[in-house]
Amino acid sequence: MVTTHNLGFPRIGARRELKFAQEAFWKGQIGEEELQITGADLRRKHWQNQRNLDQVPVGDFSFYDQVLDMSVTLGNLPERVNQAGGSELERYFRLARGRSGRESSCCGVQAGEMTKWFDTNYHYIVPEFHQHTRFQLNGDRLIEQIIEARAQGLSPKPVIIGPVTYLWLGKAKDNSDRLALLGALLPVYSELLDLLANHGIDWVQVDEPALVTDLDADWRHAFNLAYHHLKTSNTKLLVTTYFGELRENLQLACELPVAGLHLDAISAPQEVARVVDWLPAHKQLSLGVVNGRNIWRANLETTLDWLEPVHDKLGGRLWLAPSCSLLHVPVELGSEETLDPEIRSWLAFATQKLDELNVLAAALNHGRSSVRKQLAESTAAIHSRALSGRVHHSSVRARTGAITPSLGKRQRTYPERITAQQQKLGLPRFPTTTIGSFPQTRDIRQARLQFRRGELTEAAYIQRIREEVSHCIDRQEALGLDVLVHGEAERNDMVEYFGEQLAGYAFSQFGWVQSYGSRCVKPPILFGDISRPGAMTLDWIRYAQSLTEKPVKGMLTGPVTILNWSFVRDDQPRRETCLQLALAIREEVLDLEAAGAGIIQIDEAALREGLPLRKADWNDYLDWAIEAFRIAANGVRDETQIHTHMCYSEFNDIIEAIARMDADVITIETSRSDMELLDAFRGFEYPNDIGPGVYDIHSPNIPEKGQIKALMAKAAERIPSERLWINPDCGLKTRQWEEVLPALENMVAAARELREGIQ
Ligand SMILES: CN1c2c(nc(N)[nH]c2=O)NC[C@@H]1CNc1ccc(C(=O)N[C@@H](CCC(=O)N[C@@H](CCC(=O)N[C@@H](CCC(=O)O)C(=O)O)C(=O)O)C(=O)O)cc1
Ligand SMILES: N[C@@H](CCS)C(=O)O
Ligand SMILES: [Zn+2]
Repeated sequence: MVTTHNLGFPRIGARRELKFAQEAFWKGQIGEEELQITGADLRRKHWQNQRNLDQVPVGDFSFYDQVLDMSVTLGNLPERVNQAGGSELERYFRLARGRSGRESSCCGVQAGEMTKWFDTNYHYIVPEFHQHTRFQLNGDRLIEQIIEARAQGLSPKPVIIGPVTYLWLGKAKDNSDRLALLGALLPVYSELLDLLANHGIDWVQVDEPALVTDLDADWRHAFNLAYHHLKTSNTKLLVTTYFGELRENLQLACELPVAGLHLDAISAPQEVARVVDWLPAHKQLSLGVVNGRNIWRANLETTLDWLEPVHDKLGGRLWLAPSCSLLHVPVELGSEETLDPEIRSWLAFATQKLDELNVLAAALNHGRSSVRKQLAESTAAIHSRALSGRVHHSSVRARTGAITPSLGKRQRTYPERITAQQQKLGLPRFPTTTIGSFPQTRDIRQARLQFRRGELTEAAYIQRIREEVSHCIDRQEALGLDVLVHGEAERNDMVEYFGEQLAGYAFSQFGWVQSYGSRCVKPPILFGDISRPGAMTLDWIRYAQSLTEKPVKGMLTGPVTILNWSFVRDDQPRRETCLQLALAIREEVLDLEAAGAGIIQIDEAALREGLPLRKADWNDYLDWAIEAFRIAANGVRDETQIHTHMCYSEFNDIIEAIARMDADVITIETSRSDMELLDAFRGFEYPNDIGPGVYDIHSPNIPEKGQIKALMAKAAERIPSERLWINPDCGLKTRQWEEVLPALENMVAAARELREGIQ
């Protein structure tokens, strides 16, 4: 009999119950006890969704982030947080979110750095290390949840992040070698495994996704050291890898002295046969056979075609699971009421993916005939999608087929263009601007909700948003910013908004996915060929520009970011889909230009995120991603200034590729890393204008004028000052007006003093 299990379930809740409880707790509206009750309630519901599996994950639930939870389990919280006092939960949130000096009688606490979880749109809190970091076990959370799961009649399989990946994910703040901490870390992992064994745990899932990345000899050796150390434990270890191929780490992974290995058979189908051959006969092989990263129904018959021979070979050694944790997909398709029924029939969210897993297991255990109806439904859905007239449009194909290199080229080079742009725009040195969004207040969201529910007419909604745009322009004029934005009040999200207006997209009502902490996104579903039925942003930008003499930036999301933050069709190469998006955005760019926009910003916040995990695959991706951006952006006249923006990632290693985008100005996140990005400019001169972020918008702390000037002085060491812009790291939608106004006031004052040469 094959064993079924799951690597992790989405924790935010089908109706974002966790988000609302977290935010209520942070506002002091509920206490710790109530938050804990919501947590337990969600765990219970989610385990019930998984009750047909042989083993359910425990420890995948988190009040903020699973990596931060592991830091707590290992007693690795930075000193600044330990000293801050408060309950364990308060300290936990303090590291996750920071605390401004204003909130407390004492000094602020700097939040932990947040970064991308591999190539996903989930963000984790980076573990902090230094040379003398010591670890201490705190296993309470896991033990309590094991007891909870057992009380519900389930067989718990604790999930932890493995020791090597834990170190790999972190950062040594003193630049010491974090791998040198392995010796100090392993005894605590042993202690944890012993504790779990004492609580009767049979299997532990040990996540080691670092195995799908490029590892040097030291990191590879660390895997051997670690698992030889841990092999004496009385629990069986299932080492899980996901998000990619093992490649040169395949033999290493197969030979680790553990009881089982999980391979992501969706992203590494060609490695299944090799792993089946390599894996020693006493080990279990878990195969991730249902895609945990997208929302398409699996083709169960074709999956069985390759899985049955594997099952014939492995018999009871075969386990089945989704490819990775289901954290990256929404909870439940059943509550969707407005999706077109045909499109809905093509989809599977987390709960449906587990159903698919159970069908596959039943087919292996009892033959396909035992699940004939379910297999037929799956096949019918696959055929319906493949043949649907909604998916394929020859006119769109003809347009991408006609793309020539000239489409992505500006007429003249940047030095020539910038002169024309400066003449037209007449901006001062160190021009100040923001990234696009201003606070998305509860009031704005409520208005949108009322509009969606039909409680507010379209005209009243537009009027309400216009008032917000007008308020935003007034505030920016009063602050003295040089290049204004309309504030993006009309957008639910920078990707979903565009998806809603492009043909080829569908939307869910409740398809929320956690992005970080309590923040969620609802990725639109890109199911078919993409075209733009009409202008998407024009009226808002026109209106904003009508209110001011200062330039207002046209504000768009770029094709690569739209692609990376959507659930994307899997029936054609991503490049093809991205080019379709690029042509649609290009039309909008040209409409904005024709309407008089002198500056157009095209955000590519997710360009870095889409980068393959293996360096060998980078060039291929970067070639088509940059081609798509250039097609979207570069149809404009020389005097029209193109901006782009990037955030949430480290860009040093792709800065030359970014330069190839040939945007006139790039605004880029740098303040949280103290301008580390600028190290990239040591051997490489970024050729165009650049606005390195000087205001960390993720923190409630308000940057001081002096801090901003110091960051700009650092930037000026690497970039000629005539090419520098002054701006925050990212959009301001998550902040409050009370925070934004003084911060921008300081930013504008810093710019003035820099212009006047005041040190
Ligand atoms: C820049 N970032 C983005 C990423 N991915 C995206 N797709 N979009 C991004 O902007 N990835 C990297 C980063 C991640 N950062 C963030 C930052 C902020 C959020 C965020 O604020 N998310 C919101 C949801 C946004 C949204 O879709 N809003 C809708 C619905 C709002 C809503 O919840 N309405 C309530 C009623 C209103 C109320 O009472 O407040 C309801 O429907 O019940 C809208 O504005 O209409 C969040 O709330 O988490 C995400 C990623
Ligand atoms: N224009 C967007 C970019 C976020 S990455 C914003 O300002 O929110
Ligand atoms: Zn950003």
